[in-house]
Amino acid sequence: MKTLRTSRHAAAAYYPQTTHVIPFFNVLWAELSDYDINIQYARPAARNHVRVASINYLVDKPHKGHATSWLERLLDRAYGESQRRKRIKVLINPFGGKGSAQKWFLRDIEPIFAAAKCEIDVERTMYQGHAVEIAEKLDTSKYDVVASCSGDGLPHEVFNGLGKKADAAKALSEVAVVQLPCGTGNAMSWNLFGTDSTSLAALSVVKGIRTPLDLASITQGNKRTLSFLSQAFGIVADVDLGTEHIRWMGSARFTYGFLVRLLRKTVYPCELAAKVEISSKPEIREHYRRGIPNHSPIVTSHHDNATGSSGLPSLKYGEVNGRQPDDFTTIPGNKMGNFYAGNMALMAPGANFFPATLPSDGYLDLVTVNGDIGRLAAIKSFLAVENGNFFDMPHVDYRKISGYRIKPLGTHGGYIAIDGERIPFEEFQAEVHRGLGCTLSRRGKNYEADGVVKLPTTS
Ligand SMILES: Nc1ncnc2c1ncn2[C@@H]1O[C@H](COP(=O)(O)OP(=O)(O)OP(=O)(O)O)[C@@H](O)[C@H]1O
Repeated sequence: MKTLRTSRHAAAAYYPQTTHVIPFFNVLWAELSDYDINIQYARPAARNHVRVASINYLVDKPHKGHATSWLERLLDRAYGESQRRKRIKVLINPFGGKGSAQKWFLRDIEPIFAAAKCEIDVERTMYQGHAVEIAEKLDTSKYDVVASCSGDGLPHEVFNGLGKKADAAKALSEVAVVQLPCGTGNAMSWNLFGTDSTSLAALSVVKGIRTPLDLASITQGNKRTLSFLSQAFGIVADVDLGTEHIRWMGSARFTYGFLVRLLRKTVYPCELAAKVEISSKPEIREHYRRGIPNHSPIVTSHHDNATGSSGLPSLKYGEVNGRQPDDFTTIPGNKMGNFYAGNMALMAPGANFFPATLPSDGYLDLVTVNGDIGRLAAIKSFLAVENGNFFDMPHVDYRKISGYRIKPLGTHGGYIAIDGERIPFEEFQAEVHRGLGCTLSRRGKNYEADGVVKLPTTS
């Protein structure tokens, strides 16, 4: 049963509609006072928005014992394996969402957390990189979740701040990092909660299930950072970061940027080598099938990360400055058009570049497409991202990898994006740490995106 049906006996005369259907997922809290039961829930207020509502029922004294056990059962059904009364550190980027993040927090998010009896502690980020410092100093014993009212930039900083702690691996696995979508890029919320609605994301945090998340270490020069979402070089990074001058176009700048580059057959030469774990599309499909709910899980333990001196797991493939591991195989990069490594499926709404990703299978999904393919094939591949056929396009190479090294060649001043943020246009190396991080998701196992195998329906 997915819903709660209740009747207003006493008030029936005043309410023509006497039955309320409330999905268990929307029940935020329920309690008994001296004389009544009070149920707080998230009521749909528009197609993409919920608002806190409540309903009360009088309870006669002799029935209080029954009511108490009924309420406990209701909360069991409403929360399932999700933790109740989460302790949440909320970070607000005051510039997120063109300056609306604070307003959206007060209007859409805080009332839902309050109704669900979550403990919250709110802090505004004051400058770039502030979230790294906050997360580094966070007393992780006091919080279950760090939730950023922002785009994807703040969660990236939070993972990296936790990664700077002396006990980084422990902190990263204990504190769930989530996003309350208030930025321009809200990929994290789309993947984990299936929405960019602030109120629906808040409800998903309340009901979210702890989910181990792979993180990748990126070494460049002497720096090591963590990536939770993606690494891009080639057309995607170029369009994402290199079209700022035509921001006035709104989201059309991406379509325009892609088309111009595809028609010019732009190539982004590089040297590339990777530790390829699964290289054929049928095998990737089978791997995905085994990883989705109701099938035996691929991940049994998410802690195969022996920590090094920094508190983060030691790097089994070493750093970019060291020798390239012998088991890395060369992937031709002289005609690279798109190098895109992803840890989540959707990079934007409708942009399901990585339909075979799983949160903690220990692999990055690597997409490579040559830049010199015919214009028609290139445009078909581009359109296939939105219509869900991208994975099967013949020009799209798709691999599961556990590490890689890439060296951009040619033009200085090109673009490399890690989780959407620009890094220097220099060689770097990446290595996946299986389930090093933790987040919350609606299903506890896979992303809110169409996969390469149809999912069984979940209750
Ligand atoms: N008070 C602040 N002043 C300046 N920069 C900030 C402040 N708070 C956060 N930032 C920076 O803003 C950047 C963007 O963060 P955010 O997570 O909102 O991602 P975004 O999707 O790029 O959002 P948007 O484009 O809406 O700003 C991050 O680099 C972060 O360090």
